[in-house]
Amino acid sequence: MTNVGIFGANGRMGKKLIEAGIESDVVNISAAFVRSSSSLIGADIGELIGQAKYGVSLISESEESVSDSNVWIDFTLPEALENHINWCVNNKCNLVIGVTGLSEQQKVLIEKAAEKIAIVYATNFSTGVNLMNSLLKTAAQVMGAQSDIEIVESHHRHKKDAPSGTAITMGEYIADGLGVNLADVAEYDRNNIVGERNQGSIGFASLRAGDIVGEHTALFVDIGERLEITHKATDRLTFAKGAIRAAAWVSKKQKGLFDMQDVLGF
Ligand SMILES: NC(=O)C1=CN([C@@H]2O[C@H](COP(=O)(O)OP(=O)(O)OC[C@H]3O[C@@H](n4cnc5c(N)ncnc54)[C@H](OP(=O)(O)O)[C@@H]3O)[C@@H](O)[C@H]2O)C=CC1
Ligand SMILES: O=C(O)C1=N[C@H](C(=O)O)C[C@H](O)C1
Repeated sequence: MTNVGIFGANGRMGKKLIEAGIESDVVNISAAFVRSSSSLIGADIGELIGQAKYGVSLISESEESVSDSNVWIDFTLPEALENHINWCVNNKCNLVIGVTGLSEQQKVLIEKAAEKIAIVYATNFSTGVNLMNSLLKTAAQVMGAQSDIEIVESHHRHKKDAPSGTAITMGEYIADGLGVNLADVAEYDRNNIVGERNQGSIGFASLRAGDIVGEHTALFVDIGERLEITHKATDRLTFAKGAIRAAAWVSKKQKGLFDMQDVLGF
């Protein structure tokens, strides 16, 4: 069994990670951090998610001598990531990262840390999205030259970053299939653009509404036909189960940077 610690245990994903960890027969949840200002410090993690007492209490992030956890999972926010990476490097723990909306500088921090510990970083931990990414590369190779490509994503009203990390990763797979750099062809904002569509661009559109868990569609639109590839997540538990699987997988690695396709084996 892999002992796993959770950063941001009281977040939407934090609670789902606890649920998936308690259900899992390959990991134990052995520690769970909340902010040092949190009124929840000391609460049991089972009770936090409305289940029976589990025997692990929420502890403050500032606590130093906590852990028999070999792997930590971070689904917090970009501003918390650097501290969490440093904590894992200093304590020689491996790390699973699901935070999106990262800057280039924060991605470099992940790469540097992966020279010392093993990290799985993915913008989406569902099996379906990771399969879809491979299908998108093929679609781009077959239809990309003659079709207009657009990516549309929809999420809940609380989401802070746009476009979603998943949408950007989808764009990267499509750009790879086309043999171009996403940065050269992405159109994230068409406000005030007058004129016809830029040929060869990949457009992005983001919707934010209600409680949508996460929906992504890539459209390949030619004259006379249109291919749409869609993934819909209906429960955050799917991401949490993927991250728990990644935690068990990465516990056996020494160092290096991996993604969810590595974990799934394709
Ligand atoms: N890769 C994937 O498969 C998925 C990725 N995500 C990503 O995960 C992230 C979290 O999403 P979600 O759970 O909805 O967000 P929430 O806002 O519900 O949770 C964020 C958590 O981070 C904590 N946090 C925020 N800032 C800090 C800080 N400075 N220091 C310490 N802790 C902090 C919050 O603590 P507090 O409660 O005290 O505010 C909270 O527990 C997002 O980036 C999202 O895009 C989401 C789903 C799937
Ligand atoms: O914030 C979310 O909720 C989600 N974020 C991830 C992203 O930005 O792609 C993954 C998933 O779509 C849910």
